[in-house]
Amino acid sequence: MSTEITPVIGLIGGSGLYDIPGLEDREWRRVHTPWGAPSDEILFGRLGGVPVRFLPRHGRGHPTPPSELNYRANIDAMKRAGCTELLSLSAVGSLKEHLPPGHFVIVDQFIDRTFARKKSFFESGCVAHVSMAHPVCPRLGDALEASARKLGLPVTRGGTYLVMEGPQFSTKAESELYRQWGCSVIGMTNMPEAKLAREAELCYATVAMVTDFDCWHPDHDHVTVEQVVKVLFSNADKARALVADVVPALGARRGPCPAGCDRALDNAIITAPEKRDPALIAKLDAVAARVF
Ligand SMILES: CSC[C@H]1O[C@H](OP(=O)(O)O)[C@H](O)[C@@H]1O
Ligand SMILES: Nc1ncnc2[nH]cnc12
Repeated sequence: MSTEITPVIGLIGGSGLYDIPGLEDREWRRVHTPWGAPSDEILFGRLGGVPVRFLPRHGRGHPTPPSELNYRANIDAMKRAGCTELLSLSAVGSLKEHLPPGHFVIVDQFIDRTFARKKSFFESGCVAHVSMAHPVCPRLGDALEASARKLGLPVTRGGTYLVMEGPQFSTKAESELYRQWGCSVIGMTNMPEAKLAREAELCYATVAMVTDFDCWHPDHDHVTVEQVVKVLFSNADKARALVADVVPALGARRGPCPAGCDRALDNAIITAPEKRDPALIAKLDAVAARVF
């Protein structure tokens, strides 16, 4: 029996990225989940023949702030829509001088400082502990890096994305603390998204697109939405070019993920079968059907 799959590439578009105009056979479709409503309909289509699903993280027109996003519904809906991999395209502030606005960082680590979000699909009635040691799929990172370099985009491979609760930008003391921690960029959305993608056994990677220097920078003083938006739209054009190149590169039939993202739940569930809540198991039909 072949274990090969045909990849379906999920794109989660952040601030400034609310559509992918070049998609072939495009259709916005509502996807229902047991966790509530995702941020918006999902745009189904193809790029270079490869199936793509696009979700604007904050909804079209950006009505929903980071703390009120239904991250569980978003990830469940993308899995239900057939995604096998997720590329997050996110606006971030820079915490390092050599990562100026306009620069792209293919991050490989996160520090999660969020505190007001549902962070797991697994609750009372079915407890699971997945590994988050390596939250980003290196195969996706390799493909993103190769495409970015081919297109001549200013890119850095590797870096830590500090996820803050928001919606306010950070204080100067916080910004300096995160710099001392060695973080590269700061944003408000990629956690719990990356945790939930791991629980849903989806390969996940982030292109963190720098819009500003956060408030630590001597020339910057404070971040404003006006500054961010100025850079956001040119970043979004570059992100669409990156997507147009990377999706065909990721579209070939493939075997299991070498990093094991698609088997993250093997040995993660600790609740004894007789103690599992059938109602919760039913809700996990998309996310975790493989292991039940
Ligand atoms: C508009 S700046 C702040 C906003 O942008 C980032 O969102 P996303 O990751 O969806 O691009 C950041 O995390 C904040 O939510
Ligand atoms: N400086 C910043 N802090 C948090 N999120 C951001 N998104 C874009 N710039 C940001």
